[in-house]
Amino acid sequence: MACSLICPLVVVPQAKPSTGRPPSLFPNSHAFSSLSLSLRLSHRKDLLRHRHRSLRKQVLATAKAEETEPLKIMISGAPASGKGTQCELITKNYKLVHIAAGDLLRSEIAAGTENGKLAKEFMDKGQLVPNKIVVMMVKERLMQPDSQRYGWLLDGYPRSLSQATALKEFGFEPDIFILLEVPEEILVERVVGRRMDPVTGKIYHLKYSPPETEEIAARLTQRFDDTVEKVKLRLQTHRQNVEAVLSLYKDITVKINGAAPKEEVFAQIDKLLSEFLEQKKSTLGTVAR
Ligand SMILES: Nc1ncnc2c1ncn2[C@@H]1O[C@H](COP(=O)(O)OP(=O)(O)O)[C@@H](O)[C@H]1O
Repeated sequence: MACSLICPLVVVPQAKPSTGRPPSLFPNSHAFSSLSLSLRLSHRKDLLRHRHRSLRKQVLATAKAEETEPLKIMISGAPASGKGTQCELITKNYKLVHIAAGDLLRSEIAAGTENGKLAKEFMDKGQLVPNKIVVMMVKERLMQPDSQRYGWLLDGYPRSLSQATALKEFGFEPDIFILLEVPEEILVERVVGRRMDPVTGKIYHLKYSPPETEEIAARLTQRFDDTVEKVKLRLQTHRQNVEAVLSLYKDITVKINGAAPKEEVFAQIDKLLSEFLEQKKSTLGTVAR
Protein backbone atom coordinates (compact mmCIF):
# COMPACT_ATOMS: atom_id res chain seq x y z
CA MET A 1 0.00 0.00 0.00
CA ALA A 2 2.75 2.43 1.04
CA CYS A 3 4.62 1.66 -2.19
CA SER A 4 1.64 2.19 -4.49
CA LEU A 5 1.26 5.65 -2.93
CA ILE A 6 4.89 6.67 -2.76
CA CYS A 7 6.80 4.92 -5.58
CA PRO A 8 5.15 6.73 -8.52
CA LEU A 9 6.46 10.02 -7.10
CA VAL A 10 10.06 8.96 -7.62
CA VAL A 11 10.21 10.23 -11.22
CA VAL A 12 13.52 12.08 -11.49
CA PRO A 13 14.19 13.82 -14.85
CA GLN A 14 17.62 12.71 -16.05
CA ALA A 15 19.93 14.69 -18.44
CA LYS A 16 20.18 12.51 -21.53
CA PRO A 17 23.59 11.95 -23.24
CA SER A 18 23.83 13.16 -26.85
CA THR A 19 22.51 10.59 -29.31
CA GLY A 20 24.01 12.17 -32.43
CA ARG A 21 20.54 12.20 -34.04
CA PRO A 22 19.41 15.11 -36.40
CA PRO A 23 17.90 18.13 -34.68
CA SER A 24 14.42 17.65 -33.51
CA LEU A 25 11.42 18.82 -35.55
CA PHE A 26 10.39 20.64 -32.45
CA PRO A 27 13.00 23.27 -31.76
CA ASN A 28 11.54 23.80 -28.30
CA SER A 29 11.54 20.16 -27.55
CA HIS A 30 13.33 20.66 -24.21
CA ALA A 31 10.71 23.16 -23.06
CA PHE A 32 8.05 20.86 -24.47
CA SER A 33 9.28 17.77 -22.63
CA SER A 34 9.66 19.60 -19.31
CA LEU A 35 6.15 21.00 -19.77
CA SER A 36 4.87 17.52 -20.48
CA LEU A 37 6.77 16.17 -17.46
CA SER A 38 5.39 18.82 -15.14
CA LEU A 39 1.89 18.16 -16.53
CA ARG A 40 2.38 14.45 -15.93
CA LEU A 41 3.67 15.13 -12.42
CA SER A 42 0.79 17.41 -11.57
CA HIS A 43 -1.65 14.80 -12.92
CA ARG A 44 0.11 12.19 -10.74
CA LYS A 45 -0.16 14.47 -7.73
CA ASP A 46 -3.90 14.94 -8.35
CA LEU A 47 -4.30 11.23 -8.66
CA LEU A 48 -2.39 10.63 -5.45
CA ARG A 49 -4.31 13.32 -3.61
CA HIS A 50 -7.54 11.72 -4.76
CA ARG A 51 -6.34 8.24 -3.74
CA HIS A 52 -5.17 9.54 -0.37
CA ARG A 53 -8.51 11.26 0.22
CA SER A 54 -10.52 8.15 -0.60
CA LEU A 55 -8.22 5.99 1.56
CA ARG A 56 -8.68 8.40 4.47
CA LYS A 57 -12.44 8.34 3.90
CA GLN A 58 -12.38 4.54 4.04
CA VAL A 59 -10.38 4.51 7.31
CA LEU A 60 -12.72 7.06 8.88
CA ALA A 61 -15.79 5.14 7.74
CA THR A 62 -14.43 1.92 9.27
CA ALA A 63 -13.60 3.75 12.49
CA LYS A 64 -17.08 5.27 12.58
CA ALA A 65 -18.72 1.87 12.01
CA GLU A 66 -16.68 0.42 14.85
CA GLU A 67 -17.41 3.38 17.07
CA THR A 68 -21.12 2.96 16.57
CA GLU A 69 -20.91 -0.82 16.89
CA PRO A 70 -22.82 -1.52 20.10
CA LEU A 71 -21.65 -3.49 23.12
CA LYS A 72 -22.19 -7.26 23.13
CA ILE A 73 -21.98 -9.09 26.42
CA MET A 74 -22.58 -12.61 27.66
CA ILE A 75 -23.23 -13.27 31.32
CA SER A 76 -23.05 -16.67 32.88
CA GLY A 77 -23.28 -18.13 36.35
CA ALA A 78 -24.98 -20.88 38.31
CA PRO A 79 -28.69 -20.63 39.13
CA ALA A 80 -29.26 -17.73 41.55
CA SER A 81 -25.74 -16.39 41.07
CA GLY A 82 -27.34 -12.98 40.64
CA LYS A 83 -27.47 -12.80 36.84
CA GLY A 84 -31.01 -11.41 36.82
CA THR A 85 -30.20 -8.60 39.27
CA GLN A 86 -26.98 -7.64 37.51
CA CYS A 87 -28.65 -7.80 34.10
CA GLU A 88 -31.26 -5.32 35.29
CA LEU A 89 -28.54 -2.91 36.46
CA ILE A 90 -26.45 -3.35 33.32
CA THR A 91 -29.35 -2.78 30.92
CA LYS A 92 -30.45 0.27 32.87
CA ASN A 93 -26.98 1.83 32.76
CA TYR A 94 -25.78 0.73 29.34
CA LYS A 95 -29.10 0.59 27.44
CA LEU A 96 -28.50 -2.89 26.10
CA VAL A 97 -31.21 -5.35 25.12
CA HIS A 98 -31.46 -8.06 27.78
CA ILE A 99 -32.00 -11.50 26.28
CA ALA A 100 -32.49 -14.25 28.87
CA ALA A 101 -32.77 -17.76 27.45
CA GLY A 102 -34.78 -18.91 30.50
CA ASP A 103 -37.28 -16.04 30.05
CA LEU A 104 -37.70 -16.84 26.35
CA LEU A 105 -38.44 -20.46 27.29
CA ARG A 106 -40.89 -19.47 30.04
CA SER A 107 -42.77 -17.28 27.54
CA GLU A 108 -43.08 -20.29 25.23
CA ILE A 109 -44.48 -22.31 28.15
CA ALA A 110 -46.90 -19.52 29.07
CA ALA A 111 -48.06 -19.28 25.44
CA GLY A 112 -48.70 -23.05 25.43
CA THR A 113 -46.67 -23.66 22.24
CA GLU A 114 -45.32 -27.08 21.22
CA ASN A 115 -41.78 -25.84 21.94
CA GLY A 116 -42.94 -24.64 25.34
CA LYS A 117 -44.46 -28.02 26.22
CA LEU A 118 -41.32 -29.86 25.21
CA ALA A 119 -39.05 -27.36 26.98
CA LYS A 120 -40.96 -27.74 30.25
CA GLU A 121 -40.24 -31.47 30.39
CA PHE A 122 -36.50 -30.71 30.45
CA MET A 123 -36.75 -27.69 32.72
CA ASP A 124 -38.69 -29.79 35.27
CA LYS A 125 -35.73 -32.13 35.42
CA GLY A 126 -33.20 -29.29 35.70
CA GLN A 127 -31.74 -30.33 32.34
CA LEU A 128 -30.81 -28.31 29.32
CA VAL A 129 -33.58 -27.84 26.78
CA PRO A 130 -32.55 -29.36 23.42
CA ASN A 131 -30.55 -27.15 21.09
CA LYS A 132 -33.11 -27.47 18.29
CA ILE A 133 -35.44 -25.29 20.40
CA VAL A 134 -32.99 -22.98 22.17
CA VAL A 135 -30.49 -22.12 19.45
CA MET A 136 -32.97 -20.76 16.89
CA MET A 137 -34.96 -19.02 19.60
CA VAL A 138 -31.91 -17.09 20.81
CA LYS A 139 -30.58 -16.46 17.30
CA GLU A 140 -33.89 -14.93 16.20
CA ARG A 141 -33.97 -12.66 19.25
CA LEU A 142 -30.40 -11.52 18.64
CA MET A 143 -31.28 -10.66 15.04
CA GLN A 144 -34.12 -8.33 16.01
CA PRO A 145 -33.46 -4.68 15.09
CA ASP A 146 -33.32 -3.52 18.73
CA SER A 147 -30.54 -5.97 19.64
CA GLN A 148 -28.60 -5.07 16.51
CA ARG A 149 -28.93 -1.38 17.12
CA TYR A 150 -28.46 -1.04 20.88
CA GLY A 151 -26.29 -4.09 21.56
CA TRP A 152 -27.16 -7.09 23.69
CA LEU A 153 -26.67 -8.70 27.04
CA LEU A 154 -27.12 -12.42 26.63
CA ASP A 155 -28.02 -14.21 29.85
CA GLY A 156 -28.12 -17.99 30.29
CA TYR A 157 -26.81 -18.72 26.82
CA PRO A 158 -24.62 -20.48 25.74
CA ARG A 159 -24.76 -23.29 28.30
CA SER A 160 -22.87 -25.86 26.29
CA LEU A 161 -20.02 -25.90 23.82
CA SER A 162 -22.39 -26.78 20.97
CA GLN A 163 -24.58 -23.75 21.78
CA ALA A 164 -21.51 -21.52 21.84
CA THR A 165 -20.24 -22.90 18.54
CA ALA A 166 -23.64 -22.53 16.90
CA LEU A 167 -23.76 -18.87 17.84
CA LYS A 168 -20.25 -18.28 16.59
CA GLU A 169 -21.18 -19.85 13.27
CA PHE A 170 -24.09 -17.42 12.97
CA GLY A 171 -21.56 -14.60 13.42
CA PHE A 172 -22.47 -13.55 16.97
CA GLU A 173 -19.35 -12.86 19.00
CA PRO A 174 -19.36 -11.12 22.38
CA ASP A 175 -16.93 -8.40 23.45
CA ILE A 176 -16.85 -9.64 27.04
CA PHE A 177 -17.91 -12.84 28.80
CA ILE A 178 -18.79 -12.26 32.47
CA LEU A 179 -18.85 -15.21 34.86
CA LEU A 180 -20.45 -14.70 38.27
CA GLU A 181 -18.94 -17.05 40.83
CA VAL A 182 -20.82 -17.97 44.02
CA PRO A 183 -20.25 -20.90 46.44
CA GLU A 184 -22.91 -23.63 46.17
CA GLU A 185 -24.28 -23.41 49.75
CA ILE A 186 -25.18 -19.75 49.14
CA LEU A 187 -26.80 -20.60 45.81
CA VAL A 188 -29.20 -23.18 47.25
CA GLU A 189 -30.33 -20.79 50.00
CA ARG A 190 -30.83 -17.99 47.45
CA VAL A 191 -32.90 -20.16 45.10
CA VAL A 192 -35.19 -21.63 47.71
CA GLY A 193 -36.09 -18.21 49.17
CA ARG A 194 -36.50 -16.53 45.77
CA ARG A 195 -39.97 -15.17 44.92
CA MET A 196 -41.39 -13.02 42.14
CA ASP A 197 -44.08 -10.36 42.16
CA PRO A 198 -46.27 -11.24 39.14
CA VAL A 199 -47.57 -7.67 38.97
CA THR A 200 -44.23 -5.82 38.71
CA GLY A 201 -41.90 -8.69 37.77
CA LYS A 202 -39.64 -7.71 40.69
CA ILE A 203 -37.59 -10.47 42.30
CA TYR A 204 -37.53 -10.76 46.12
CA HIS A 205 -35.87 -13.05 48.62
CA LEU A 206 -37.92 -13.97 51.69
CA LYS A 207 -34.90 -13.44 53.98
CA TYR A 208 -32.46 -11.12 52.17
CA SER A 209 -34.74 -8.85 50.24
CA PRO A 210 -38.28 -9.23 51.63
CA PRO A 211 -41.33 -7.58 50.00
CA GLU A 212 -42.11 -4.01 51.09
CA THR A 213 -45.78 -4.58 52.01
CA GLU A 214 -48.16 -7.34 53.18
CA GLU A 215 -50.09 -6.89 49.96
CA ILE A 216 -47.06 -7.69 47.82
CA ALA A 217 -46.09 -10.58 50.12
CA ALA A 218 -49.52 -12.14 49.59
CA ARG A 219 -49.22 -12.24 45.83
CA LEU A 220 -45.62 -13.47 45.47
CA THR A 221 -45.07 -16.57 43.35
CA GLN A 222 -42.26 -19.12 43.22
CA ARG A 223 -40.71 -20.44 40.01
CA PHE A 224 -41.66 -24.07 39.40
CA ASP A 225 -37.99 -25.09 39.30
CA ASP A 226 -36.86 -23.15 42.39
CA THR A 227 -37.03 -26.09 44.81
CA VAL A 228 -34.11 -27.73 46.65
CA GLU A 229 -34.18 -30.92 44.53
CA LYS A 230 -34.44 -29.08 41.23
CA VAL A 231 -31.80 -26.50 42.03
CA LYS A 232 -29.36 -29.30 42.87
CA LEU A 233 -29.97 -30.80 39.44
CA ARG A 234 -29.58 -27.38 37.78
CA LEU A 235 -26.31 -26.81 39.65
CA GLN A 236 -25.02 -30.16 38.48
CA THR A 237 -25.91 -29.31 34.86
CA HIS A 238 -24.17 -25.95 35.23
CA ARG A 239 -21.02 -27.53 36.66
CA GLN A 240 -20.87 -30.05 33.81
CA ASN A 241 -21.04 -27.41 31.10
CA VAL A 242 -19.42 -24.22 32.29
CA GLU A 243 -15.80 -25.20 31.65
CA ALA A 244 -16.51 -26.21 28.06
CA VAL A 245 -18.22 -22.89 27.36
CA LEU A 246 -15.40 -20.96 29.03
CA SER A 247 -12.85 -22.70 26.82
CA LEU A 248 -14.30 -20.89 23.82
CA TYR A 249 -14.29 -17.45 25.45
CA LYS A 250 -11.21 -17.69 27.70
CA ASP A 251 -9.56 -14.60 26.17
CA ILE A 252 -12.50 -12.35 26.95
CA THR A 253 -13.70 -13.91 30.22
CA VAL A 254 -13.86 -11.89 33.42
CA LYS A 255 -14.69 -13.75 36.64
CA ILE A 256 -16.51 -11.75 39.28
CA ASN A 257 -17.25 -12.68 42.87
CA GLY A 258 -21.05 -12.89 42.90
CA ALA A 259 -21.21 -13.59 46.65
CA ALA A 260 -20.57 -9.90 47.42
CA PRO A 261 -23.51 -7.49 47.95
CA LYS A 262 -25.25 -6.68 44.67
CA GLU A 263 -24.03 -3.04 44.65
CA GLU A 264 -20.44 -4.21 44.95
CA VAL A 265 -20.88 -6.76 42.20
CA PHE A 266 -22.34 -4.12 39.94
CA ALA A 267 -19.54 -1.66 40.78
CA GLN A 268 -17.06 -4.21 39.45
CA ILE A 269 -19.07 -4.87 36.29
CA ASP A 270 -19.59 -1.16 35.74
CA LYS A 271 -15.83 -0.52 36.02
CA LEU A 272 -15.12 -3.34 33.60
CA LEU A 273 -17.60 -2.13 30.99
CA SER A 274 -16.72 1.54 31.21
CA GLU A 275 -13.01 0.77 30.94
CA PHE A 276 -13.70 -1.42 27.92
CA LEU A 277 -15.67 1.35 26.21
CA GLU A 278 -12.97 3.93 27.02
CA GLN A 279 -10.28 1.70 25.59
CA LYS A 280 -12.32 1.10 22.46
CA LYS A 281 -12.82 4.84 22.01
CA SER A 282 -9.13 5.66 22.43
CA THR A 283 -8.12 2.90 20.01
CA LEU A 284 -10.51 4.31 17.43
CA GLY A 285 -9.20 7.82 18.08
CA THR A 286 -5.68 6.66 17.26
CA VAL A 287 -6.82 4.98 14.02
CA ALA A 288 -8.83 7.99 12.80
CA ARG A 289 -6.12 10.58 13.52
N1 LIG B 1 -29.24 -21.92 27.02
C1 LIG B 1 -30.07 -22.85 27.48
N2 LIG B 1 -30.04 -24.08 26.96
C2 LIG B 1 -30.83 -25.05 27.39
N3 LIG B 1 -31.72 -24.89 28.39
C3 LIG B 1 -31.81 -23.68 28.97
C4 LIG B 1 -30.99 -22.59 28.54
N4 LIG B 1 -31.30 -21.50 29.28
C5 LIG B 1 -32.26 -21.91 30.15
N5 LIG B 1 -32.56 -23.20 29.97
C6 LIG B 1 -33.55 -24.01 30.73
O1 LIG B 1 -34.30 -23.13 31.55
C7 LIG B 1 -34.07 -23.39 32.94
C8 LIG B 1 -34.10 -22.07 33.72
O2 LIG B 1 -33.06 -21.22 33.27
P1 LIG B 1 -32.83 -19.77 33.91
O3 LIG B 1 -34.12 -19.03 33.91
O4 LIG B 1 -31.70 -19.14 33.23
O5 LIG B 1 -32.51 -20.05 35.42
P2 LIG B 1 -31.24 -20.65 36.16
O6 LIG B 1 -30.01 -20.13 35.52
O7 LIG B 1 -31.44 -20.09 37.52
O8 LIG B 1 -31.39 -22.13 36.08
C9 LIG B 1 -32.75 -24.13 32.98
O9 LIG B 1 -32.67 -24.97 34.13
C10 LIG B 1 -32.84 -24.95 31.67
O10 LIG B 1 -33.68 -26.08 31.84
